[in-house]
Amino acid sequence: MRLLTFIAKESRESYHRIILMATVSGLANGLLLAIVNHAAAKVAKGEDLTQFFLLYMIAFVLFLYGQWFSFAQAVVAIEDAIYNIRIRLTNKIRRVELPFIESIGSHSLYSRLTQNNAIMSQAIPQITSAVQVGILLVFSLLYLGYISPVSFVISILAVTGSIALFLSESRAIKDELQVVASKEAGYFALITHLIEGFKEIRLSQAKNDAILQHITNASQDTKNIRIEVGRQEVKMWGFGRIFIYALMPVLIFIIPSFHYENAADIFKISATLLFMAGPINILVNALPMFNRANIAINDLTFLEEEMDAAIPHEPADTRPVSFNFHKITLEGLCFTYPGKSNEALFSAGPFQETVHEGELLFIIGGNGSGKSTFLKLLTGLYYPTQGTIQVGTDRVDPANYQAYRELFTTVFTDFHLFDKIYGIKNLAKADVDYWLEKMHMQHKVKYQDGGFTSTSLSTGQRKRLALIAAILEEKPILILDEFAADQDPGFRKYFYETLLIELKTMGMTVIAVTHDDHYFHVADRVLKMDEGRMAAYERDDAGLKNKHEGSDNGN
Ligand SMILES: Nc1ncnc2c1ncn2[C@@H]1O[C@H](COP(=O)(O)OP(=O)(O)OP(=O)(O)O)[C@@H](O)[C@H]1O
Repeated sequence: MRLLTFIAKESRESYHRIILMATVSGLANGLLLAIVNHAAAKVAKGEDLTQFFLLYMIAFVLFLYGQWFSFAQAVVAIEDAIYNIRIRLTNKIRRVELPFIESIGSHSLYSRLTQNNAIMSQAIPQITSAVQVGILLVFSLLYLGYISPVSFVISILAVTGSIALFLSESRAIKDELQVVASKEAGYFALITHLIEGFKEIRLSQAKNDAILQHITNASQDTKNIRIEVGRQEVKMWGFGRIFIYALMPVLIFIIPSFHYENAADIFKISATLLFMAGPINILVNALPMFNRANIAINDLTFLEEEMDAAIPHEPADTRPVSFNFHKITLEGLCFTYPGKSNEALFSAGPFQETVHEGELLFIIGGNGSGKSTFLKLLTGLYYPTQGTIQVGTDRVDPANYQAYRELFTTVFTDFHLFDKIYGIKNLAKADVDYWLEKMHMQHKVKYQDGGFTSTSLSTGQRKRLALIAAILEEKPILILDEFAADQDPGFRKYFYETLLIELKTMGMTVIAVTHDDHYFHVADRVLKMDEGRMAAYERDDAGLKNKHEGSDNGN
């Protein structure tokens, strides 16, 4: 059973101890049954029952303790397993490469992680009870075998047949449950559209109605499959429940007429069968949860394999892990976005560029020309499909890519403003206050408890805070992707003519994507992207004609 293997693998709790105690409890339960049956027979003969009573009490304590221990420990084991996989996957998410996140989609990743974990948490109590009663049923069957080998054989045949039927039914259900899981992910994506596109939807009744219709259709599909799955589960459930009542007349009315059983044994057999009815109910009720939990585990396992494939396996590096940046050279650097069948969706490069320490570099170009792609390639967020990067004379390769990435701090167009300023040790409040003032944000936001007091701000203001967090990292190279696009004209002028110059004076290298041609004169160099390549750019500000050095790369 996939779920049990999963728990055994993921949890540090002693799996064997849990099984041992569940077995003790099952054994004690079988004993209770035997004691009650035998004591009942003795009562009829008027014999002394003290011994039976003491035995009953011992078996009862063992049964109770075994149940309690195995249940309590199983809960710990399963929660431990869920915790482990959650932490491990979180750890892997932060190590995968950006193209993986871009291709899988953050919504899908989020929904798979949360939904699967939720299913597994819900499944815990039912599955734990089911395993316990499963063991208990095994002992009840063994006891049945002790009373009547014929009844035992017939029961085993019936149980085997039921298991085979269950497995074949559950295979069909499993496929449908997989479809439900992917439909649920689709529903999640649509709800995300509804929430993230709320403004647009609220302003247009037609759009509002259309998206509702789309969600209704998708939900109707899911509902129909769920109903079908439910029907099949009810069938299995019904069969499981009547199984014991179907077996009883066979063992009590039919078999004795062919095979001699004495009256006392028939009484014991019927008592045992009745005793098994409750546990069978618990087991049958838990079966749908087994299927759901197994599917959740399969999906998490698959997700983990996908992540493993997206985590670079870096060879051990013997060289120093930090770069001393004075100059970065890109030699024939290329990158291609692969499509679903590995076709090239968009290719950028080859880039033949050099970035010098302390430079203020602007990158310009039309929409979709590849500016952001170039930045991701330059910062090491994408691995080049061809070409090399060198820092000074040190070549960047998979083994020291992370060290290379550490050279950069960024504010991309889709920047994220964290609730705290993470990753900076001993951050001085005075430094944060200095930059809050520089960004004209000192009256709006304070620095407190490792973060800004508010992030509920305008887009332009949030971007200023993101820039403060980036500057405070004190990395040698600052990457800005259309930073000024959301700034008012006054701050925009201040940004280009004062802030950027101050950052440059501090020794920072700044590479900024911009469309603000009014300020191109501020840059030391301007590179122009066109259809994924660096094209020649002629500066005409202040009468300066300067064909940038990237223009000799054959474009
Ligand atoms: N994750 C991706 N997968 C596939 N193609 C992509 C991906 N990201 C970008 N592209 C494609 O790469 C091309 C360049 O995109 P890029 O974002 O680099 O352009 P850009 O110059 O920054 O544009 P803009 O000025 O509009 O921000 C586009 O045609 C785009 O469709």
